Amino acid sequence: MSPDDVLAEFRDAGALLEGHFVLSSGLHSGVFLQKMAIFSDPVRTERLCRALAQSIAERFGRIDIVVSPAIGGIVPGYETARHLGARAVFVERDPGGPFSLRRGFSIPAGTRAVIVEDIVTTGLSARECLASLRGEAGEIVGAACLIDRSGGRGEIGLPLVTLVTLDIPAYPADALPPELAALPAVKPGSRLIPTA
Ligand SMILES: O=P(O)(O)OC[C@H]1O[C@H](OP(=O)(O)OP(=O)(O)O)[C@H](O)[C@@H]1O
Ligand SMILES: O=C(O)c1cc(=O)[nH]c(=O)[nH]1
Ligand SMILES: [Mg+2]
Repeated sequence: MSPDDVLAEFRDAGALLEGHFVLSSGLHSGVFLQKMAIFSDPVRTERLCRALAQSIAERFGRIDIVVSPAIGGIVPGYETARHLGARAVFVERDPGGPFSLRRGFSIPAGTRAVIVEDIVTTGLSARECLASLRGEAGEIVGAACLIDRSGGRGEIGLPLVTLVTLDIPAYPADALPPELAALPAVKPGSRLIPTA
């Protein structure tokens, strides 16, 4: 699947939104990739995650477990795991707190795991996911996402494979361009961001 094919899936699903968005990192952007417009369509999700699984297998070899940060990572993590012949687990937060593996999930000794994210903007959520797995005995060999919107600058602490790299501007709250500041801001994701 080419980068253009991937972007066409997002465009055709109505997942490319314009407005004023507060992102998980606290940065603001005029563009939001509404991944749930993809994940609510099993056929589109299957196409994208099949391609992601292929890239993961080519780059990292055998994968036993896919681990994803909730909520956005759960559906693509499961579908990508299905194509890899792997198990799918996820980390989740107490409201406002750090990620942790619960529900009896683990990364046992001798297993090879990959983190699967939906979108990478700064890499913060994938880094937090990795940090939450520090006590697990298995090996976290890499990370993957459908779209890396960081221009390749997202830092995860693992090699990252992606179907598409975009460089979409994002701004600190005190450095908004006037056309963005003029629009009301919405915060679509599940991370609680404290407001001043
Ligand atoms: O690379 P980052 O700067 O961390 O941004 C990307 C993250 O933001 C979104 O999650 P969000 O915390 O908004 O919640 P969600 O998964 O529930 O959508 C998305 O699912 C990624 O996890
Ligand atoms: O950085 C984010 O929070 C983010 C960006 C984006 O385009 N889509 C998304 O779901 N989250
Ligand atoms: Mg997320």
